[in-house]
Amino acid sequence: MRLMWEYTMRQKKLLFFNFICVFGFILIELGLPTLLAKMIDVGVRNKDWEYVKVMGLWMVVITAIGLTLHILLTYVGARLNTAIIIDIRDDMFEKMQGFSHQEYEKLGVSSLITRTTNDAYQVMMFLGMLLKTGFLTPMMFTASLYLIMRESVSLSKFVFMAIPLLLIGVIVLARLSEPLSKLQQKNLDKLNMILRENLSGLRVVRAFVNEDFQEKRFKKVNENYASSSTRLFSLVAAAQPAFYFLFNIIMVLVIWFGSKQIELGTLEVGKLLSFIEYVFHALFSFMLFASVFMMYPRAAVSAQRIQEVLDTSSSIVEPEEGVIETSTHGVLEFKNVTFAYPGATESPVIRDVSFTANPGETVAFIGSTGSGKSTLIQLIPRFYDTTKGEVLIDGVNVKDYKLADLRAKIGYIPQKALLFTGTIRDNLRFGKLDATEEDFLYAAEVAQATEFISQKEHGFDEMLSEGGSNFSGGQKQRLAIARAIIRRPDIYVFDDSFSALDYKTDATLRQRLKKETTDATVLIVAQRISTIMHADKIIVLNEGDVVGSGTHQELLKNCGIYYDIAASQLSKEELA
Ligand SMILES: Nc1ncnc2c1ncn2[C@@H]1O[C@H](COP(=O)(O)OP(=O)(O)OP(=O)(O)O)[C@@H](O)[C@H]1O
Repeated sequence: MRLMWEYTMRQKKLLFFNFICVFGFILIELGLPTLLAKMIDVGVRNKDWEYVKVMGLWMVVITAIGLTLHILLTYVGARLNTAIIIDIRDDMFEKMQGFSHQEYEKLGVSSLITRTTNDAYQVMMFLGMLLKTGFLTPMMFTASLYLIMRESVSLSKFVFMAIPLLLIGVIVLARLSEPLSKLQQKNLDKLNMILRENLSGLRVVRAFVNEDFQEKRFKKVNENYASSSTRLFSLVAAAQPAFYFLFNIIMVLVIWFGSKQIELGTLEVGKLLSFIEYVFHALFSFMLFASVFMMYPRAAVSAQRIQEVLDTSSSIVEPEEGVIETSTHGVLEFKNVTFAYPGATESPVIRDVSFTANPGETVAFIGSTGSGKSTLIQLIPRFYDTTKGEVLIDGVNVKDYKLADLRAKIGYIPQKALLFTGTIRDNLRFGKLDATEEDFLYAAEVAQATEFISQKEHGFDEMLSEGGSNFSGGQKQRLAIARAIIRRPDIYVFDDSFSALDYKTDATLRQRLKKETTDATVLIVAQRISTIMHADKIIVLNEGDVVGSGTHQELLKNCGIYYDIAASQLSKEELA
């Protein structure tokens, strides 16, 4: 409720207009039966046709004003709804941008998508309904009850008898629908997760002929979603006939006893007609309010899920004032660093790692898969914080920099070359927003991407489809490298970024990079010995421990694990 209140209150101006329209609409809706009663009881009864005509004209004018106000109410309501959902989604997006990997893993990417799209939509639908009818119905209900009493106290007892029954019904429905709403949103999360996995992994699904399996998986979750939705809607649907039944009983009683009173001369026909009209307004406004009330549990579940995102703080906390000036540029030091993934019960993924990398040096990391190489380098741009020990850049703990300043020092090339929908130029601009044409050409040349870019029909303006799926793995890797080069960082971090390149391109690229990075610190994670054998220092990792450190030649002599890796890739002559 806090979330809905907060976001609605941001739109005070529109709320005010909404209230004015509602108020005017009620005055008119409830004014009409009074005019009708007068028309019949004064005009028709006394055969004063001039009076009937005047009343009729007033009714037409008032109906036209009512219609205009209703249209305005719908318009203002739509403006309010859109303003609220835009604010919610913008705030969620901004919040999520600041999350560390830990929060993404905790909340789940698919769930975050559902929360931003469907949950925000549910809240919008509820607020839309509430703002349209939330003011209108209680006011209409109270005013109608007053008018009912005014017209006939004896007939009004039937309406008052029905109200407790209606109240109990609404409360029971709301109670029953809450757990079903929670279940429905959870099932939607699962549905989105499978859909997302299936679409992004379509090639794997097809290559392993797993379409049937995936279809069954999707069908099962889809059926669960359908079943929770059906139960929820059946509940709401069952309420409607029950309401109409009660409504009809009240009407029958009112007409029955009202006719008797007319016969006895204690009630006039016009008064009975306006009484019926007021009962209709009272009960329908109650019913409308009840339907908003019944939508509430579902919207509350969605609001809770949104609030959870907005209340989640990033585990990576920035200092108020970050360090800006440093005397060196690119000196990296790991001091007894130990790291365990947050929430993981297993032992640390890397243990007590210490090393230094200086500008102009290339430091490489090698080790079997899962030995902790990618984890280790992810601590440099602070994707995660160390569990123990410190990571220092230019003598300053990475925690003491503003994240933007820290990351501006680093050119990170991830294991999976992640590119975005847009042109090649747009993707390279991710590295440097104000990159010039010269920068594009230079970065492409260093990354050995000039040739394939020039072969594309539109050159740098060639469009990449989602995830860069219209480019080869090697081309994507080179664009990811160019994106880092264009930024000219102090520290380059290559996380197995040469794996999709052929040996020749790999060698040429590294040679060219060497010239480019004479003043920078270069860290390379690789599986191929040929990629790292010329590094100034090679660090060998095994199950999170550093088991060797030195040059290629030194390690061949001193480190059994390194020798085994090298022996599995190099010829006897190369090993000698
Ligand atoms: N987000 C995560 N949460 C929990 N554990 C993780 C996470 N990411 C990786 N791990 C675990 O950490 C260990 C090290 O993984 P890491 O990716 O650093 O290895 P790696 O040496 O880079 O492997 P590869 O060469 O296969 O890329 C593995 O046991 C892995 O299961």
